[in-house]
Amino acid sequence: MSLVIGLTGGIASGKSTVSNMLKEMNITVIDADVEARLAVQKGEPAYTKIINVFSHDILLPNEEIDRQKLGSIIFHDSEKRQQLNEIVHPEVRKRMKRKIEDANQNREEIVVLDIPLLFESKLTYMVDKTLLVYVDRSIQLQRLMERNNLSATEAEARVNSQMPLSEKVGLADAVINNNGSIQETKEQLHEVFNQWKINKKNR
Ligand SMILES: CC(C)(COP(=O)(O)OP(=O)(O)OC[C@H]1O[C@@H](n2cnc3c(N)ncnc32)[C@H](O)[C@@H]1O)[C@@H](O)C(=O)NCCC(=O)NCCS
Ligand SMILES: Nc1ncnc2c1ncn2[C@@H]1O[C@H](COP(=O)(O)OP(=O)(O)OP(=O)(O)O)[C@@H](O)[C@H]1O
Repeated sequence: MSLVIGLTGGIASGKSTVSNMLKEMNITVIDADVEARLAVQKGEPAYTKIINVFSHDILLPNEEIDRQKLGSIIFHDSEKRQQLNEIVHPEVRKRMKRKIEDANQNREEIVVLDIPLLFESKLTYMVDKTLLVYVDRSIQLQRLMERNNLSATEAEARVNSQMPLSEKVGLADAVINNNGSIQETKEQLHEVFNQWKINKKNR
């Protein structure tokens, strides 16, 4: 069986940055955001359910979901967010489980699940170890505003829709502090792997 590592953090905390480092080590990374995007494409069961709840107003002219519009609704309304989560999350779990099975069949030693809402959605049962990418809230907001070209209000709404990273620190098996440089983050990742005695060939 593959060792399953749950990589988590918050929005713009640096999960993709760390997951790219893992991919460079030839480790398979299953990204919940990617699976969530696939699960809501036109023709998928979640697509119809989303329209039933949010109406045709959230569609683009090409009939795909307007993610910006849906985001502007759910990041400001916890009830609507809950409704969307109830539609999308079971599909994401199914898709990730299938991919873990593939990794097992391919006899991969390690597989990483990149799940932003690992703790919020109580998905730790799916993984053997949890690795948190932490940043201070002020840096998180700054990087989010820059990356997504968001106002402070929009960035805060997104950050506030998740469990504070300071709380997640107490729940994770290991923490990488991503306040510093990318190189410092890489060094911490290798340190965690040493602690966990992960030293796969080619690494
Ligand atoms: C609201 C949507 C349409 C916005 O799409 P958009 O392309 O702008 O953002 P993207 O999907 O890349 O998500 C960016 C980040 O937002 C955060 N986020 C997304 N959904 C949620 C949510 N329901 N609650 C809290 N944070 C969330 C995560 O940190 C994620 O990494 C989209 O995020 C979505 O469908 N969310 C519901 C599914 C979900 O929970 N996905 C997160 C992982 S399963
Ligand atoms: N150590 C760092 N120093 C400077 N910038 C960084 C650092 N780590 C990440 N960034 C930048 O911060 C932004 C967020 O990082 P990243 O995309 O890795 O976060 P994420 O957790 O995957 O976000 P999301 O889940 O929202 O997609 C990106 O623009 C990235 O280039």
